[in-house]
Amino acid sequence: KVYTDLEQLDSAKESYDFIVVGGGVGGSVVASRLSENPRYNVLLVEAGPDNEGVTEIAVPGMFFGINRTYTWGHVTTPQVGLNDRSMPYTQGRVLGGSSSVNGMMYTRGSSDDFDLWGKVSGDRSWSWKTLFPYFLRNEKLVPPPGGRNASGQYDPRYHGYRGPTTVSLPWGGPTDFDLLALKNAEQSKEIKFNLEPNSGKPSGLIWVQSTIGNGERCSAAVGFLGPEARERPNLTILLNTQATRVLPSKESRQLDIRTLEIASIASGKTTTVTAKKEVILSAGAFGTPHLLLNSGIGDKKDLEEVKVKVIHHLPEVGKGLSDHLTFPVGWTANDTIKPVDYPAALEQWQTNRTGPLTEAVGHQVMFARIPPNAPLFKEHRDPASGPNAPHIEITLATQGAQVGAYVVLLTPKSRGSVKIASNNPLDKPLIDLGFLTHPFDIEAIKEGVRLAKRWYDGPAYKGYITGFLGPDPDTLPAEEFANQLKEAAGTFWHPVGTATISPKGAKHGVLDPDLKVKGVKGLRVVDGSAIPYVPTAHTQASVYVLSERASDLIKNSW
Ligand SMILES: Cc1cc2nc3c(=O)[nH]c(=O)nc-3n(C[C@H](O)[C@H](O)[C@H](O)COP(=O)(O)OP(=O)(O)OC[C@H]3O[C@@H](n4cnc5c(N)ncnc54)[C@H](O)[C@@H]3O)c2cc1C
Repeated sequence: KVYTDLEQLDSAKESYDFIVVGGGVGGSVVASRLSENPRYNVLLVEAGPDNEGVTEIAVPGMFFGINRTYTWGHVTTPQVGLNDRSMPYTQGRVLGGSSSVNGMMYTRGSSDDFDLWGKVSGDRSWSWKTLFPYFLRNEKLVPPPGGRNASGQYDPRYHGYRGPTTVSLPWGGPTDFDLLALKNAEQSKEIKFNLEPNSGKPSGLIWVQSTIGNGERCSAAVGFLGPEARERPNLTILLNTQATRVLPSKESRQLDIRTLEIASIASGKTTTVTAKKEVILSAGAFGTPHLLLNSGIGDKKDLEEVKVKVIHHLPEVGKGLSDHLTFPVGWTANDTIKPVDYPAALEQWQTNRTGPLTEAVGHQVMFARIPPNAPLFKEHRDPASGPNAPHIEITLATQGAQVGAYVVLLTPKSRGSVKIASNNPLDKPLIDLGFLTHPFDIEAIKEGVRLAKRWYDGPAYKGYITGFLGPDPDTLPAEEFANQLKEAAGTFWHPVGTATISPKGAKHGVLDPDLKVKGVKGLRVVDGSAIPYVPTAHTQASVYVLSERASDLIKNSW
């Protein structure tokens, strides 16, 4: 059942085995998987409204125009590495969380990224090999919208066909622009065509796979909290309600936390609910540390500064934020492009769920490694998780007379933080991305731009690409390039690492490898915060697979 207001929960007077905070990727998966077992009564608390019936969320091509009522309206702190610029930072505040507002690209990343989870947590049961079956359990690969034959654009052996998350290749293509890229990859020594980016070896030119089914966005809410889950008598979804704090039990000698304080967004009315078994925090990489800090779980000194009563000194809560920085570059091109006729495209989408609005991003992207002889590796240790992990992603997009690319740094060394500004849990968190605070990252972006330049210098683009618009690290003075980078850099919205796993018993980290908050009974974290290093991919697939495995860990422990 779905409650839209706290009053409905109060009158129901039910008791819950598990309370899950946040209905994004982590929370939707966990609440849905746990309530598959009729013996567990599960409550899911989400700050935002329902995703159902919202056209702009369902239509993939409306991704850039989603109404701000469905997001948190975060703005970062002034970024030291970006000439003190503050940036708006989109995060979903609606059922489905950021998967209801994201770009839908489905990329798992490198096998090395997941093996690294095992290394840093001292628990090798986190690895590509153990997680791979969960990717398959989570996914349902379907034909592109309209049924286009996509063979030769992916490898069917690496996909799942019965899971809740629908994945498909683009409706359109290959366009002339796609064909040029494929031809260039045939001739390139550096970036080859890679049939399957989700095999654990993502490098190369790839066809984009997206969490889209039948031409509609498949968010975590669509996949995991659809009509069947909503009808379960043992699952309650409470919307428009913000969790403000977790509270320790007074009776227990060991810190035992199973009570949640929640506030109605509409009325401000607050109440508490207690789980019989566990409270699971899935409020995302900003929301989860925000909630822990407001509850007095974090660095003692930081908490005392904002007059929050410390209940558990856990210094790394909110530290270690890691995200993907993006930098736009451009070329002039000998091309014209017919602009999309939006009213006609919307009518087509409404009629049969086909057409350009079934696509949110381009058809192809590239993942590449910085060459091992690049000068930056003389000064800096390579931060990649292993040989299968690319350092750079380059998007491919034609706007007719111009070709644009976002150069994305997949292996940043810079780290940021999430803090609280006051002891009012309804105040926004202080989000510091720490972008470009490590010198490696500036040099790595330069190498990324050089990779993109070498790509468009390829023989297939002769006569098509007519010039590089820059910013060019090879012609601009170093300081001027750095300045242009600082002015134009943005994010791909992949924050992780703000409550990470570490070995059991370790002094650092926030969670044990089973995702339980260190030193606390009854409290786990299941979302992007737990991931120690940002994977070399768009992050939703990693959060899906973490949450699928977490659901089994939780089920098996009760
Ligand atoms: C604009 C954008 C584009 C993106 N594009 C892509 C892409 O193309 N491909 C890809 O793989 N990934 C993409 N991502 C990233 C991907 O969506 C995230 O990695 C993923 O959603 C993270 O899952 P999560 O469970 O950690 O957090 P979220 O999905 O953000 O869920 C957190 C949920 O918790 C709720 N919440 C927070 N605080 C509270 C509270 N105190 N009380 C109650 N509820 C609370 C939020 O409202 C939200 O619903 C994008 C993200 C954004 C924002």
